[in-house]
Amino acid sequence: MILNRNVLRVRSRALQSGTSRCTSSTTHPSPDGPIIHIPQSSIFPLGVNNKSGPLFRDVSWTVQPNDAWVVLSATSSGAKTSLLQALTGHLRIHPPPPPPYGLFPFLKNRDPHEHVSLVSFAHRPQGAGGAFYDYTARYGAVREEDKRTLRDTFFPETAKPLHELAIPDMYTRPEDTTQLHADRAREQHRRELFEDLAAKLDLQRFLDLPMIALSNGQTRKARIVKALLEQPELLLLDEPLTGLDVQTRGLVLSLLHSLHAKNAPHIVLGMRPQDPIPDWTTHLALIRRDGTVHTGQKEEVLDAAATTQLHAGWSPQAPTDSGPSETGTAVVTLAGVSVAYGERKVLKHIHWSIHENSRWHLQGVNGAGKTTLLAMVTGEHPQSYTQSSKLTLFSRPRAQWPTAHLHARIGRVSPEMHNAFPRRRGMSVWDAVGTGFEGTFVARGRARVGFGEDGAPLAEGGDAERARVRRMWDVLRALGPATWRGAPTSEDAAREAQEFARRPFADLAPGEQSVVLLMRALVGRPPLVLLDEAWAGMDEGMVKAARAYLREGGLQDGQACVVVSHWEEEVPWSKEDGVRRFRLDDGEGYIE
Ligand SMILES: Nc1ncnc2c1ncn2[C@@H]1O[C@H](COP(=O)(O)OP(=O)(O)OP(=O)(O)O)[C@@H](O)[C@H]1O
Repeated sequence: MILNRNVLRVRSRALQSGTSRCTSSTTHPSPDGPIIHIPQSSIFPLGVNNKSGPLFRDVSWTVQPNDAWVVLSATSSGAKTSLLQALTGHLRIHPPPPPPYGLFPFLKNRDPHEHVSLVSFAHRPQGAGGAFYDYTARYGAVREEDKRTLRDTFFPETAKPLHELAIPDMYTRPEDTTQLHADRAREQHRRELFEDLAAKLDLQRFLDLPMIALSNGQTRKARIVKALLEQPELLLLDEPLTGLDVQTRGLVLSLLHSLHAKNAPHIVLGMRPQDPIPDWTTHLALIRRDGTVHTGQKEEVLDAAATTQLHAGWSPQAPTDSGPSETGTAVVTLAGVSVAYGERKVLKHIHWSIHENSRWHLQGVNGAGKTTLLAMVTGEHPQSYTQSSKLTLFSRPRAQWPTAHLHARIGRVSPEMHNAFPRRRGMSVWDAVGTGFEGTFVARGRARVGFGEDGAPLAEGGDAERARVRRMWDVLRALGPATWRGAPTSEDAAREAQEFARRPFADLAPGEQSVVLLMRALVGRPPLVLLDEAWAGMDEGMVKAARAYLREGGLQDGQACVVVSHWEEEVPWSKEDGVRRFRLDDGEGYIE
């Protein structure tokens, strides 16, 4: 599931050998020697010789014990992740860091596999195998097999009462007793550390909830606690703020700052160009477009980068000349919709109308109920049936719609969808985009653009099939690879769209997959488009192309759009463009 699959670790567990190591309350002794040392080197994929081009060139990077480093990429978020992976042995550094202590001088001869961890939040884990899995399971009654709690899954040892921990008995030999006492002290320490971290990230109230019931942000916080609990000496955190609300981002950053200040552990952060760089960080490693890496004091690197387009994709946009004007009928009306799981009330009497042409930013802290609310709107939530009289979708009560017909009317992108989308061999980009006409997960029809609304195959070469094929090319050209690099010629856009359309979806980089799923959401021009964390993994060029397309013609003909994001800058429209906010707060909904 979501949990461990993208926890990239040098080693799954680095148990401490004594209580003095890496605690949240003890300052780690300042090590002698740098933490990381890469002399002027190039970095290659494993198994590739030096004649092939390196991924990174001229990397001179030395991290001293009290430095707080951020790794940023001016190109793709994948490049940043790769540079961090070079530190965990997933890439080859040439010439290699010099002996006697190599890449991590501070470890001396200790095994990096035991003391260095990389935890990546940058890319979403992918669904297992090629099949689609049912991500809507969490909206229903939790089944017996899904009842494993957050505590059971991530922190099982904290469920044991202390008296069950190693206790010397009367038959134990004295030397064993010493060992058992040490074990017990260690367990006790780990438990205290866990309590401390869980309190600081406000995680306690979720510990005994079923894992499946946790929101994205709640799960991510748990993964941060889990990573810290393993007590590595060097922790590489790739995009730890992804999917976290403003308040939680503050909690996470202040916790990381306090740990880093004590060198327990040393922390290197991978961040996106649009993330605010924390004040307490001192140094930057900036991956440039040409594959060189500029390392140095934060201000110096930022000054040098000011002339590049580091933040280009995120600069505020001028309002469009004619912002969408909210007109016509309501596409969706919620008239007092509530959702509860037993005693737990997640949505309380929500009133909200989404009209044709409207643009909304759905806001709320982690766990506020945004995903749940959208699952009611898409009809995926079982409680959407029981509340049918309060939930009008496309002018009919929800219960009058077969769910499959709703899928064709709602284009959507979400973390759940991204995780669950099938990566089966044989599904090309064309096929994946083509599933958008019906909102399914299997490409159908001769031209792989779906069946007709009546459920029958489209007539071969008929108007409907040709119109869909034309629309496919429009979207593939408008959002395809040539546009990610800036204004392309129409020949470039067409040629690259053709090559892109043939590529296997499963082989694409995560950012490219995000673009394809956005194309899929838009291709059928559905009356309602829901974009939940739509930009995840995309590099700057992709984000820029996608935002420009959404603002300039990607949506029309009365289409309504709801964007879910914890970052105001990620919404393609400004207030002047007419975007409105719907905020969830403690289960209540407010229009701002
Ligand atoms: N089956 C369930 N049983 C109990 N509680 C549940 C269940 N499903 C969801 N919840 C709770 O409902 C709340 C809302 O979850 P939801 O995923 O809608 O939040 P969200 O606003 O989308 O959060 P995030 O920004 O972190 O993605 C959470 O506190 C979650 O723990």
